[in-house]
Amino acid sequence: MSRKNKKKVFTNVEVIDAGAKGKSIAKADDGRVIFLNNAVPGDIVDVETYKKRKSFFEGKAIAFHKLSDKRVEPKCEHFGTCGGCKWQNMGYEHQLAFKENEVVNNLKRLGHLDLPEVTPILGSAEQYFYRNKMEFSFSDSRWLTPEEIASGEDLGDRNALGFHIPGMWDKILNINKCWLQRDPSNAIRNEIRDFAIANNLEFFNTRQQSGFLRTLMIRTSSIGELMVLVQFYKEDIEKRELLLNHVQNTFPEITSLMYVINSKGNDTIYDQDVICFSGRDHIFEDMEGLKFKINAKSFYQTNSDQAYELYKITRDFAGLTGEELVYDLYTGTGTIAQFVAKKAKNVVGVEAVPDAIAAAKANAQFNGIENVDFYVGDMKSVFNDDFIAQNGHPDVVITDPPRDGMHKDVVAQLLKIGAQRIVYVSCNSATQARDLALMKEDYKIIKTQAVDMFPQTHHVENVVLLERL
Ligand SMILES: C[S@@+](CC[C@H](N)C(=O)[O-])C[C@H]1O[C@@H](n2cnc3c(N)ncnc32)[C@H](O)[C@@H]1O
Repeated sequence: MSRKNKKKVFTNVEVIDAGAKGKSIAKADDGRVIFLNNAVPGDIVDVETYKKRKSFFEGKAIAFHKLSDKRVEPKCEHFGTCGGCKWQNMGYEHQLAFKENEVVNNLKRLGHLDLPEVTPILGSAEQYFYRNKMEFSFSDSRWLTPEEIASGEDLGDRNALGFHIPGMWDKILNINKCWLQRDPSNAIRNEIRDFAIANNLEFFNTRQQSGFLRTLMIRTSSIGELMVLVQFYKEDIEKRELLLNHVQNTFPEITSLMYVINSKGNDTIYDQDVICFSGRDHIFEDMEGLKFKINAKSFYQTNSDQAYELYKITRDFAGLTGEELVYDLYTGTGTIAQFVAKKAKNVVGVEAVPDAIAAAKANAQFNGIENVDFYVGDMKSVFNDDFIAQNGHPDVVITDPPRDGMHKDVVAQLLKIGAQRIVYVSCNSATQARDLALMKEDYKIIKTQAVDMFPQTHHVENVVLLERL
């Protein structure tokens, strides 16, 4: 271990806050901040550090002297090993308070922004089983717990179907029950794993790039439709048919049973042919009577119920009367654009991914929406003066960029256009604060509303309404 990362122990340290990436924050006796993975604000702990930086340490709690009253018993048997629900040991009301605080702090401290009275964060009605999409990996190198290793027993095969251990690309935690996606997700995953083991179908080996079964994706929709996609590493018609026939017969409720044969180095399916084994090649999601066609590669917000709440807030902030030209920047598959279309004169959506725009156009046609136009391209190149001249001067701009926020040229163009209202939807309030700071001479923040789309995690969405000064 380098001198820089030499272990250090601090005793009786109080954990004072929750910080970035779901870590909690304690303060060492020399005033330096320590980021911890395994403690809850309010705990009093001994900490061993494993990394030293200029102004902070990273470490873990090695002894607990007092447990925080914010703690609750995690429901999931995989908590602590699985990286998925890091906050499952904290009461939901406290999770919400930390998220709300983070958003306000980022806007105030990073953006130096004047905020109106902050409305409380909107919590999710469902705190478990809220995700409509999960992806699991097959592996013949199951992650072993320290207890299993210490037992010295013969552990049998090492096949697993589950999630990557955080930070380990080749180790998979076998999942028995995941609390994020409603049934039959758990039943399908477990059945596929057990059937594959019983029939000697080989699980993937990431290091050697060998095996047969690679990944499993399950998508559900709010109207009860179900997509299952199995990714194989190589073609073996007999084994593939054996497995997929079994899945189809065991779960006749599956709307869309799909597969991919992918022999490349990584397991993303975006550049692969997706083949329909049975049923349709898509499922439908429904929002306020709008139907969204979702195929294996489509992006759709993963918490459907909270996405509806987020979109309602966005539409409400946009204050539409039916007369406005609205731009929906970073439109994805055009869900916000279509959601606001009936309250606007025209909507123009822009998005970088061609498949997403193809889906947006198909969905708009399917929904009989005629007042939307969609364009493919990188925002910073597409969103230029010619684009405005061609599509018209927007009255309202809705912008929902990825975590990195908007490119500074896009912000500059927004300032140049000077739309009356801008609704900024963000999944990263730090980059949102940075972008809003660039706009504060021209725009005033009228409302800000945080929305929790991902209970049990630190992630938080925030919607800000700006009006031109
Ligand atoms: C947070 S998602 C928003 C999706 C959509 N508004 C929704 O609610 O479903 C951000 C979107 O921005 C797109 N994107 C990322 N970088 C982009 C860029 N430079 N230009 C245009 N679109 C981009 C992504 O492909 C993604 O669809």
